Amino acid sequence: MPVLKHDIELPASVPELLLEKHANFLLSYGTDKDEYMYCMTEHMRMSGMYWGLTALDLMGKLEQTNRNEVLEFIAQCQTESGGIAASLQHDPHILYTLSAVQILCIYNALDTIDIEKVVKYVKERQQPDGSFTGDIWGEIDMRFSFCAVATLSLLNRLDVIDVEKAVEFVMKCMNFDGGFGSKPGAESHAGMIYCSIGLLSITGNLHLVDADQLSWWLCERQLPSGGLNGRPEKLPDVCYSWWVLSALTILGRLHWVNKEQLVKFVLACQDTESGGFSDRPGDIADPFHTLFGLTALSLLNTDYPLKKINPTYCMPEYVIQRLHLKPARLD
Ligand SMILES: CN(C(=O)[C@H](Cc1cnc[nH]1)NC(=O)OCc1ccccc1)[C@@H](Cc1ccccc1)C(=O)N[C@@H](Cc1c[nH]c2ccccc12)C(=O)NO
Ligand SMILES: [Zn+2]
Repeated sequence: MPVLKHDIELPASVPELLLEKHANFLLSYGTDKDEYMYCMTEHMRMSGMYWGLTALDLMGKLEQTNRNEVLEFIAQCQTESGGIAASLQHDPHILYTLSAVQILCIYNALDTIDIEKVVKYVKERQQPDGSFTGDIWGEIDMRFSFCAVATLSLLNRLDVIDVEKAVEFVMKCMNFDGGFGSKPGAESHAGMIYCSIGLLSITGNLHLVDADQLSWWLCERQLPSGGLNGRPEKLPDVCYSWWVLSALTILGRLHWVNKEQLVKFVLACQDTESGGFSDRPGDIADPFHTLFGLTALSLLNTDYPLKKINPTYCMPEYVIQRLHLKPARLD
């Protein structure tokens, strides 16, 4: 693929959505325990399972998964502290605690773990300035604020943290371009904008952002190839379709992107051999990019047979409704 300055050329024709191939790609991923990728991704196994299961549910294939095996694994990953680890014998972290709670909500099986101890673990992560650490080692990142608020709201326990201070910290991460970084002063990044807008959506504080300025910055991510990047001067990548489109949907300005061109880019990222989506046409497919390729098509209201995705939680809409959650969005 000829790489133009910061963009790529799309092939003349792109395949339709190869739904069955993507389902088989995900269902067989990680079945071969010795397989290289299975071993190399052990440190984020819980997130990998969340990506695969959410994608399979969007395609209506959740009943083909091994529910009991997954629930047993999650129960074994909860540690003494209440926090949940990415895999057996690993340390707990707020990233994987969120992924585990997301999976349990999809399977409607929250009683698999000790909820009170999860709530205690998340509460302990909050700092006096409102920010959150990812685990006991103390790294602060606004991603962890989103994970904490998303986890507690899924458990209907937002009452245990200082939400006002949490929002205060997020707003300190807002930059002059209207975007958000991982800490005060860090440069704007589409992934961090997703986390900040998601937290403001859950806590009902969307009025604090300049929706037009921020949506303009988000639409600037679209390149001639139709694909979206995460920061200026970066190459397009299908996962940024999710970080950008989910934020634009919450801000009520999804119609500002060129939908046809973006759908073409996303479909071009399918691996017609193995199934699955890669970050760009021609690269290796993985569960992470497969989920975010499918969520983009779901948000863009294509005619493909995919369930609706909730833009705030990155979970199927029917699951958020079953939990009686109503994350805010601007109309
Ligand atoms: C650790 N990760 C990343 O850094 C990816 C790497 C990447 C993929 N394509 C381009 N780069 N980047 C990434 O997720 O950036 C988006 C982002 C960054 C910060 C906060 C939120 C989102 C990926 C895994 C990965 C690594 C390498 C290749 C493919 C996937 C990853 O785990 N991302 C996290 C992003 C994330 C962090 N906190 C979150 C809270 C809610 C939802 C997502 C996240 C995730 O999706 N968790 O469910
Ligand atoms: Zn990516």
